[in-house]
Amino acid sequence: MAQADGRPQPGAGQPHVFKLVLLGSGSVGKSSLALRYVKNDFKSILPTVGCAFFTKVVELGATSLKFEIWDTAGQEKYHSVCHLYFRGANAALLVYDITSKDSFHKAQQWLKDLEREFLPGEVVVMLVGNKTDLSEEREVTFEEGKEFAESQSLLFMETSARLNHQVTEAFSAIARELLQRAERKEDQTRRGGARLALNQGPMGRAKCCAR
Ligand SMILES: Nc1nc2c(ncn2[C@@H]2O[C@H](COP(=O)(O)OP(=O)(O)OP(=O)(O)O)[C@@H](O)[C@H]2O)c(=O)[nH]1
Repeated sequence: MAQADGRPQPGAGQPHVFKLVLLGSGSVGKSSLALRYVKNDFKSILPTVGCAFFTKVVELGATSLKFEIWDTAGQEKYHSVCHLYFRGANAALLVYDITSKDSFHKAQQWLKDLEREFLPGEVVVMLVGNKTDLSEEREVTFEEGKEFAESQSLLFMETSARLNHQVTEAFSAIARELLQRAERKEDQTRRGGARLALNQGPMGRAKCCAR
């Protein structure tokens, strides 16, 4: 049996594997969020070139899940290659910097790029306003972020990679949503299989095998 993206279904004790891409303009804190989440660290990082890759196994109740985190470069010069990293993504973290209105508008453009690559509902998208520790320089209000997210049916959270505020919570919310969707899909597949078995029951067989 395959996962939503065509990967084999995990066996017993094996975690579900989900690909998550971090998108957003340069310097909004994508790498810092990934570093904080995966290594609980915050340090000055050079701008990403191309893409960086992290993995993290998450335990959610009785289920475990493995995130493959693709941290894309936000600088304009890499924009044209970024869509290559979208392929096979199950989730996207659309990051902007709350002290930069421009980065908020760019996040909205990234969403359009995603919509060109995926069918509606195919990926779980969370809008993230990062750098809440710089609230005195805030250019995007919490309400603006929330309203935009709601208008596009996105998850929404504000974070600070520096202060480790809401970082794990943001990734966990995505993990929960991904698992719920995977469970719904498995349930549908099981019910589809059961219907098929019913159609192939004794009556059906009698018909097909009658001479
Ligand atoms: N104050 C504050 N600074 C942050 C936060 N997150 C990241 N930064 C700083 O913002 C700058 C850019 O962070 P990065 O994580 O490299 O940003 P990026 O989005 O990965 O940048 P690119 O690799 O160019 O796409 C760095 O100086 C970080 O230290 C935060 O939550 N608060």
